[in-house]
Amino acid sequence: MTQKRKADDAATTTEALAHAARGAALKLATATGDERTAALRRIHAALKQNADRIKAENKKDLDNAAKNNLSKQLIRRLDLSGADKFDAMLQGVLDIAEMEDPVGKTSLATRLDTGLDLYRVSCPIGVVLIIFEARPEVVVNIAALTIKSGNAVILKGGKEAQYSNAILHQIISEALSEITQSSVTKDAVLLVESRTAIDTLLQMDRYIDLVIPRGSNALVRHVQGNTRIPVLGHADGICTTYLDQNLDQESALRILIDAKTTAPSACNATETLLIHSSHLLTPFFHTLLARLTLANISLRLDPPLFTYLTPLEKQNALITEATEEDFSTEFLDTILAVRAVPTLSAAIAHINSHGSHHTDAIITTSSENADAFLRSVDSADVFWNASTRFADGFRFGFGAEIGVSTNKTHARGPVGVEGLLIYKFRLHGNGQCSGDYGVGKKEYKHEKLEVEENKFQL
Ligand SMILES: NC(=O)C1=CN([C@@H]2O[C@H](COP(=O)(O)OP(=O)(O)OC[C@H]3O[C@@H](n4cnc5c(N)ncnc54)[C@H](OP(=O)(O)O)[C@@H]3O)[C@@H](O)[C@H]2O)C=CC1
Ligand SMILES: N[C@@H](CCC(=O)OP(=O)(O)O)C(=O)O
Repeated sequence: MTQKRKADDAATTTEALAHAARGAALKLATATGDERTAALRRIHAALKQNADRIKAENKKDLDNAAKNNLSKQLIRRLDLSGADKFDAMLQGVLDIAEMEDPVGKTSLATRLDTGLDLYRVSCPIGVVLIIFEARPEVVVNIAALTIKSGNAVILKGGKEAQYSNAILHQIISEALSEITQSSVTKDAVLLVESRTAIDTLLQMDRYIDLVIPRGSNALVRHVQGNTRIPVLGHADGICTTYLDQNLDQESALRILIDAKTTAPSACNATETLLIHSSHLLTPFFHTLLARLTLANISLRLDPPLFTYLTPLEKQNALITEATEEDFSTEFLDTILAVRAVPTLSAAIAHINSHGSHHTDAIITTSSENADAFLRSVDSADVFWNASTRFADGFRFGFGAEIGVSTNKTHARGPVGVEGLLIYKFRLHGNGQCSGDYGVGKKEYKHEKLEVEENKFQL
């Protein structure tokens, strides 16, 4: 078989898959809340029953990762063997299943005229293509969120997690196949494994309604540059924590260490530390350096800061000179770029020009400064006296997350079921025509209608 023929066949198979997802989405759009909840409970039971099968496949990925000398961060992401991670993944499915049904909610109701009522009602987006990193539990998180919100999904996870992704998907498929007489079908959750398949799918705007690339900036840009399908980018996190002039020092240190060390490679870890320059001549500056380096954090200091170091600090191997590039870098490691700024406005300007509009925090006892920061920083998540690591769907109470959107429309920050919904306008009339209204004719009433939020829920 020629290379071209093989490529054509692969594209045909991928197109068939996209077509199947479209069919599943059309059915799913008519599923009742109870049907979607039942599907999630079935998936939960199947994952629980098949824990050993899942862990055995996960081990293959872990063995390959060890053989290929992959980083410890990547191995930590891949590893599903710990009870905590596995149980949290299962619990997430149940939490999402038990959530109030988000589909069919009425958010606006207007009487245009007697017998002519307009309703704005939440509905699924349709088929969503989601590309994400080598973190297997994301297969389950996303499947749960998309089913709950009535969307069909095509998943593509990181290649390092191929065995784990495949088994998780297979168990979800088996569980969905076992449910008969339901509008939630097996094709509601589909999996592809190659970048070639992604390139084909990016051309399928007739079947796919939204692409969510969750990963590096390069991935998001690649997707944006190669498709006509709307893209909801979940890109890198160049997150900053700013230490303002007046603050609770101990709390600032705890927050910073949490933001940098609890998951250094996560997109919500702090990468840049900005400090108000008033701290440079105080003992707090030296405590800060000592506590951060004791926590094994490497500090890349802006060159002007070296003037303020003691001779001992200058000899600390964890303290080195930063380059300008470090202030626009996502280290994904226990490294912090550190810079002093003369004012709050300078901190805000730095974040808006160097950050990635993901998550940024201010540590301050001044509510005025906090308010100015929270209003002016142009990021999806803006926090006051809290760690950037809170930027997460689970911690926000969404059950799980698709990821953290760095887009400005249509969803921003941690994306749960609500970010997977759009709305439609339902107009209920009894024969009215638009030409009946206007100057010298009938007038619109435009009265606000009081209706139950769940009037259209199935
Ligand atoms: N905002 C958010 O919610 C999140 C963002 N991230 C960010 O992700 C990054 C870390 O993940 P990492 O795995 O290194 O990211 P990558 O962008 O390298 O990979 C992520 C996924 O994208 C795929 N991919 C990458 N390039 C292409 C392409 N050209 N065509 C098709 N598919 C492609 C990969 O496939 P393959 O494996 O086959 O190479 C993988 O499935 C960090 O920047 C982190 O901040 C991580 C988690 C959440
Ligand atoms: N938002 C979540 C996930 C972060 C995440 O996916 O990180 P990673 O895959 O390590 O880049 C959290 O805070 O744990």
